Amino acid sequence: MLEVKDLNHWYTTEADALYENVHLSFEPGKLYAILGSSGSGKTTFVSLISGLDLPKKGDVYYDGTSIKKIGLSKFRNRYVSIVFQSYNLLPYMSALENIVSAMDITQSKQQDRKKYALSMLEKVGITEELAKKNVQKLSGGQQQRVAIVRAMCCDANLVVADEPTGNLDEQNSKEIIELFKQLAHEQKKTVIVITHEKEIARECDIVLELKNKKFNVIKENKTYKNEPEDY
Ligand SMILES: Nc1ncnc2c1ncn2[C@@H]1O[C@H](COP(=O)(O)OP(=O)(O)OP(=O)(O)O)[C@@H](O)[C@H]1O
Repeated sequence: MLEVKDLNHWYTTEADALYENVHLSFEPGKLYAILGSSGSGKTTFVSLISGLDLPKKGDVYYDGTSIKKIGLSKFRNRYVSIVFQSYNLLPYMSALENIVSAMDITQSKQQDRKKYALSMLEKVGITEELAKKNVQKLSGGQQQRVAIVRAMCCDANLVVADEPTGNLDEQNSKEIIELFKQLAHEQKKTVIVITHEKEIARECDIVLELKNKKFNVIKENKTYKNEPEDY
């Protein structure tokens, strides 16, 4: 479980704060979407909940312990997988090497890491032949699938994705969001997707809208309290 307590953050002056006294909790097994206008602070929120940056005030807790106490690099390596719009795969490696090296870093408990990675890639339509090619030879949709399989193969329980479908067409976006659902509902991870696409939010269990320095829950239990705005 990930919790944010009394979160306040700004870059230049406190008067320009992006959030004020935010309290939130994110549970395992659920797929969350965070919607918000450009510049509202969505990417900054990703940095704060994944231990890439520290909030000016307040704290982020993982299973009841402050991530400062866990140690930011330990928190990032062991507990978080981040999926970026730009895939963020290591360009000089194959898909398989990208996944296995991430499994090594996170000390995955899988016995045969290579075999497991290949079986997971196969499930998303990436054959062994493709998996062994340099990742830059794969299409955008394939690279994003590799980035998500990397999150699936690592034992990290928290998956944070920043505009993961931003570079993809509609069909690939649909397939990617299905993978996020599997991560949440079958692997019981806590999955948080930052998006400006209402269609993506519609597929998520809980939708938060970042507006006026607060995160408002606009969808819970499959029903919208308020329809999201267009972003
Ligand atoms: N390192 C930084 N130093 C100073 N200001 C920053 C920094 N990073 C972001 N900002 C500012 O903070 C605000 C929030 O930025 P952020 O990238 O979190 O927004 P966002 O909601 O993700 O936007 P978008 O949807 O356009 O990607 C913006 O006004 C941005 O210019």
